[in-house]
Amino acid sequence: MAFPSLSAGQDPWRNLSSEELEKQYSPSRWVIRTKPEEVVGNFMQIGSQATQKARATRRNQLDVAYGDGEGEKLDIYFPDEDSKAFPLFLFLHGGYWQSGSKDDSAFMVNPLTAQGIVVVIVAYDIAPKGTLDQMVDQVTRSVVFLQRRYPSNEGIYLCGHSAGAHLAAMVLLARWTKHGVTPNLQGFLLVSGIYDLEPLIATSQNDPLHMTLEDAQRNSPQRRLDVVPAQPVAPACPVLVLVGQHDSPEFHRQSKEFYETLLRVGWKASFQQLRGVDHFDIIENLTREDDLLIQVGLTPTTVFLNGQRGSHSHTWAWPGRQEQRERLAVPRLKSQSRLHRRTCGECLLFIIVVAETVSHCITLAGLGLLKYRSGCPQTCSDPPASVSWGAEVRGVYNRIRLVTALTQRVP
Ligand SMILES: N[C@@H](CC(=O)c1ccccc1NC=O)C(=O)O
Repeated sequence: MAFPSLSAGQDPWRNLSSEELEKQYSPSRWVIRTKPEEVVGNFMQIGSQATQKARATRRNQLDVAYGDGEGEKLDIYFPDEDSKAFPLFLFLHGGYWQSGSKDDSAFMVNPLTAQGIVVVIVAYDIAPKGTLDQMVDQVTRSVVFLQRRYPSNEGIYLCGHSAGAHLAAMVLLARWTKHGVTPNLQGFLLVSGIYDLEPLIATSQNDPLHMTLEDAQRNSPQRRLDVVPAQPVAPACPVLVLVGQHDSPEFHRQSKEFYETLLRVGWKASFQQLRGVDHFDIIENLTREDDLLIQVGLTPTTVFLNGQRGSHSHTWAWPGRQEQRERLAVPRLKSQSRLHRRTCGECLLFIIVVAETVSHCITLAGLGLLKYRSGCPQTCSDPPASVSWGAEVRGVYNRIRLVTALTQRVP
């Protein structure tokens, strides 16, 4: 399975014809599993059904105002258990800053609330009502609002899709002192995003946005991070940059270059191209709650921390198909959580795993982030004195059926 090839050179998009540029920035035209003209409608329908289900089955607070503007509202969905300390997962929907709403974007609410995570779906004023600057300001204020509302949260994990990934990436540049509070940001999950807006100026996507060159540059995290590197909120706050195999080559290039820039300016970034998914089912799959991650035959698997094969690697055999979620959080994690509780008594183990579809016993399986709540005493002996660390889960699998993201808390 080949990924779209990336052109070399700086700003390769400048060499594209206007038709090709239009195509590169029309994600539905790269979908292979269904007709391009049906894909966006299906996506909205899946999102809307997931939202109806979430509202019917999960404790929630809808249309909570995070600002004075009419569009500055968010929906909060809670796990069953009542607690003041929980991780918060914020989702910023996509739609090229001109379509989509919180009312059809609660894809991941049921699976994540079932894991003890509070999920927040944020609305912002899409074009033509809102400008890019306003949208960036709104989503930044939504994070500030949530930090103030839930000061004892166990981490804010900001996830955005497509245009929403762009907005989430702009939050990396926020000057928190201006807002009087530094949110407890513990992770960014940027899915199929756009980080340099300049190529969009000449496409039809810009019709409702009326973005000028200055607007595009001011709102391009790719460019801004290079010029004024933001201070990472927490030195170890990880940023996952994900793109689907069937995203266009321009989307692949944008993700990869943004990931490289993040690393260059000091963020702890990871980059994954997810096999077998496109711009839309990369998010649609987040609705699945049973059979959450995988169905596997067997195999040896290795976890290695901080991307370093070797020093902290552990191997185990995958079990059969039963209890895959239980076992996914794997012997490795269980022994970590035991170890950790023994050493500090109050840590929270938090994992995000993204697995990839493979066939026939080959290849990379996924990537995980393991995080301990900040404030954890530095006494933990493994991983070495550190409050936060990342791990990659690699392996050889007979079969993995499902691509999704899982956020799991191990008590
Ligand atoms: N007209 C676009 C629609 C689109 O890009 C889109 C639709 C729903 C959610 C996210 C999208 N992309 C970026 O924000 C397309 O060609 O696919």
